[in-house]
Amino acid sequence: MRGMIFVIDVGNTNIVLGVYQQDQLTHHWRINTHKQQTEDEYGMLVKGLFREAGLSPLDVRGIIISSVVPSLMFALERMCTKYFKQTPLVVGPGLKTGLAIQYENPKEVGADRIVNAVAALEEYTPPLIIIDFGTATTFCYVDEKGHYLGGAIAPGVQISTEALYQYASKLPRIELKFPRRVIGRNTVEAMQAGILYGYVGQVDGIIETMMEEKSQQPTIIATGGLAEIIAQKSTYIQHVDPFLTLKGLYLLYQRNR
Ligand SMILES: Nc1ncnc2c1ncn2[C@@H]1O[C@H](COP(=O)(O)OP(=O)(O)OP(=O)(O)O)[C@@H](O)[C@H]1O
Ligand SMILES: CC(C)(CO)[C@@H](O)C(=O)NCCC(=O)O
Ligand SMILES: [K+]
Repeated sequence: MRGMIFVIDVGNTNIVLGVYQQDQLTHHWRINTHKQQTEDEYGMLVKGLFREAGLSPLDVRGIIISSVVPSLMFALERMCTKYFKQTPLVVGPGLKTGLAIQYENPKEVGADRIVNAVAALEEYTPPLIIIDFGTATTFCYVDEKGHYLGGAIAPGVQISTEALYQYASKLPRIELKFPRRVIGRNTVEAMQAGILYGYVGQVDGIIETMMEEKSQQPTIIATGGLAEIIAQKSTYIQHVDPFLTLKGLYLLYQRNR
């Protein structure tokens, strides 16, 4: 059945791919972002994922891509035309998002942040704060009128952890989970406490400061790898949606096809 919509979210660490059939996300995959990879390398990889899932690339009716890695756009667009016989929609100038972006320069906002806001607005009543725990942790504020105001960009949990390990000889690589206590009694516990409780404090602190600045009580939605873990201890995160970005891409596809 030639009815599949293929959605692709290109991040700095991972590319997340999804297939929608009859408005349902039926398949999703995560592959590493390799900034030098070619259209044929991505083509083989993606064809392999489709084959393994029993899907045919030629059953794809439409493709939409959001990317925050400009150097990969050429290879991915070529992959779509060569292996899927489709010209993809690309989130960016020219694509209708229905979102009023109040950044000084709207073109500067990461496509992933816009897509997240589109998805969140479909499900929740603004004002909203959307937090995405990816390579960077982004905080986006959508006001009561549904306008995208902007937000904050902080180093991601993985980047912070990596930096600690890289810069301090005696600090090991650790598993990112909450330790039994915040007063760690060994190096691993101490690092887990510093990173994860530190992160919860940062997240809640930024949310609080945004609420003060706007004098509003927004709904707080989180997505991305560590959303679930951080949300458990956060005072303010109310909803976790691991597929927010893919949902937003699918909505944008429907609005622009
Ligand atoms: N249960 C977990 N425990 C620890 N870390 C996790 C867990 N689940 C996900 N992660 C981390 O989150 C990351 C995935 O998060 P996400 O997909 O939001 O960001 P990313 O793909 O790394 O970033 P980007 O979207 O910028 O490429 C993984 O690389 C992993 O390090
Ligand atoms: C912040 C990241 C890296 C998060 O993926 C991405 O959204 C991005 O590159 N944004 C561009 C800068 C901005 O959004 O203001
Ligand atoms: K992501």
